Amino acid sequence: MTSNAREHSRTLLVASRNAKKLSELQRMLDAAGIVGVTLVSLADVAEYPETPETGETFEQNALVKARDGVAATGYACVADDSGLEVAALHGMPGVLSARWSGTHGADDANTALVLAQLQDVPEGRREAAFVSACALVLPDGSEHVVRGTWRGALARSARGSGGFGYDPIFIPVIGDNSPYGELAPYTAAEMSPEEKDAVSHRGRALRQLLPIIAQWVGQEWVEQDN
Ligand SMILES: O=P(O)(O)OP(=O)(O)OP(=O)(O)OC[C@H]1O[C@@H](n2cnc3c(O)ncnc32)[C@H](O)[C@@H]1O
Ligand SMILES: [Mg+2]
Repeated sequence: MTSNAREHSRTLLVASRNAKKLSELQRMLDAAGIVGVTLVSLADVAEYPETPETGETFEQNALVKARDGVAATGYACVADDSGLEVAALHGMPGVLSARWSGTHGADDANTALVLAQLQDVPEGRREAAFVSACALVLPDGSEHVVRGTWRGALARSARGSGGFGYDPIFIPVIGDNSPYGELAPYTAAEMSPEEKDAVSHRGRALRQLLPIIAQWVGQEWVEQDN
């Protein structure tokens, strides 16, 4: 970055305790050639009270997290609320995904519980989708909320060590992301970060925010091909 670019760089707080989410947004900005943004995490700012994530929708939770961030720091703020919706569980764990087994962020226990709950559900009825709502709140008070969905089905056992959360049991649909699409021969945890960004729920959500972020930093936006 040139000193000129750094002078004009704007700070964007990523209001998340999940370091993987911050790296995803950084990769996305880099891939889109947006250079005028410096991402900071919750670890970089003074601690502030965070509203519990008890909303009924991903959108409500994401917006509350982003508003809290702006109110506490004065920085622009982006937040994600995401989760896994399992058809055979009537859309659960949904907004409860992070604490499905009773312990927040216990990925292995959450994954094991979903697998156990799906034990008797046959192939063909194991559809699931990852959903991400991302909220961007700018210091002028303007608010943008977007959603991305990634369809797939649940595996019978965990496979792969990449990603986080439910990735080892999520088999993505390849191709058009329709519920009837062909299933991949791999789980999300067996994809490279870049492969996952290109198709994931959060990738699809964050890409909708990129033109707004580019405009906010005064950078010309060139439509991406993906
Ligand atoms: O709230 P913050 O601090 O951002 O971090 P978090 O991990 O608690 O995130 P959420 O409240 O949005 O909960 C989302 C949960 O859904 C799951 N999840 C979300 N995105 C995922 C992904 O890309 N791959 C696998 N699991 C994911 C995972 O279990 C997360 O803990
Ligand atoms: Mg959370």
